Amino acid sequence: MSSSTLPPSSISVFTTVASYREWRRKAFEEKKSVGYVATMGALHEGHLSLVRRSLAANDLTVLSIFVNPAQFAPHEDLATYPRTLPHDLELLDAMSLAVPSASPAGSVVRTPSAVFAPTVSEMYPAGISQDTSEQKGTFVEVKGFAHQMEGKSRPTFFRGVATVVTKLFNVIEPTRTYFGQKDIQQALLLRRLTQDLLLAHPHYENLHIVPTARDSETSLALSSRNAYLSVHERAHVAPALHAALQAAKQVWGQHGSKEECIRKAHAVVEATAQNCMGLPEKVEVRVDYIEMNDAETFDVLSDDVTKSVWERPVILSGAVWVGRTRLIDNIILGDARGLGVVE
Ligand SMILES: Nc1ncnc2c1ncn2[C@@H]1O[C@H](COP(=O)(O)OP(=O)(O)OP(=O)(O)O)[C@@H](O)[C@H]1O
Ligand SMILES: CC(C)(CO)[C@@H](O)C(=O)[O-]
Ligand code: BAL
Repeated sequence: MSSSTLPPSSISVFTTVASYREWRRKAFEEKKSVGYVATMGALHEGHLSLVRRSLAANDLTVLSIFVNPAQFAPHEDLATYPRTLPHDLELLDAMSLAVPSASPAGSVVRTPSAVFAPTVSEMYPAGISQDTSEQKGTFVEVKGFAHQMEGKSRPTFFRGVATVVTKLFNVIEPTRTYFGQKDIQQALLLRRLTQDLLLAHPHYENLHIVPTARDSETSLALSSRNAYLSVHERAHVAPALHAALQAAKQVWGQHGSKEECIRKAHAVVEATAQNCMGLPEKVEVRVDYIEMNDAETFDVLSDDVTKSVWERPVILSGAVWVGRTRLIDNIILGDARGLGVVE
């Protein structure tokens, strides 16, 4: 999209690496901190909660908006993924946060400063195929952390994410960065990448994980892909995933085994699926996975493990198909602060 078709905005929009770097150089010279939120656009309140965290802690806040082909398998929804840049900029333009300061007024008002919205060829000058067997050049893998949970269902996903985020960190050079708990495996894997690659911008301790923003009535995790849901699916079917995880959490709290927790979660989704059968709008509901993994190693917990013997934080996560939409969600059991999750 050319900049002439975008709404008037006080936010600088950079589409090239070179133009962004010029802006970043000035921020370095002025010793200003830069907070960074990586997105694929179609912004919603979940993204904005990350932006607010960044505004609160940094002089300047940058978002990237880039739908990364490398993280979509050939059969996935790259072509239909919602792209709403003008609306995204309107949402960002309307944001402001008063932050306490030493100024005579006692506070300063911060707003998002810049958006980096590159083309695919800007990010992948040598081209990019979604078919990994055809790819050539440099890719980033976080070994041992990309094959469980989401990685089991989407085997090439995290390679695509790790590669593009390494490139984005290299361009944006953030002081601090913010990722959502909704994509918990992604956030923890990127924290690990940042640590393993000895990055300074950002240092891994400055990669913060922000709790999942939810629909206030149904607790459905906000997600750009919710745009694919019908009104009925959104209100009555999609919330089953969070309800299932909550039910499993309750069983865990009562010292049930992992197997019992997972069985309970499946039963909640199954009950929703049964309810849908009798309705005029037929919706197929299918569990992709519901699992419990150690939050540091991502190892799958054994079936017989209970809360009494497992003292480390656990990721209770799942993915469910609601019609043609694949939704994910998770709850962390135990203390999440050591993982970089902010309160
Ligand atoms: N409900 C949410 N609460 C907190 N963070 C979120 C939420 N939804 C997305 N994010 C975070 O926003 C960042 C950008 O995510 P992305 O642009 O893929 O949006 P998304 O809603 O997760 O989209 P998708 O539907 O493709 O999963 C990620 O760090 C993601 O975890
Ligand atoms: C981190 C990310 C922007 C990489 O493309 C994407 O996976 C997302 O939006 O969560
Ligand atoms: N929010 C993660 C991006 C993806 O599913 O492709």
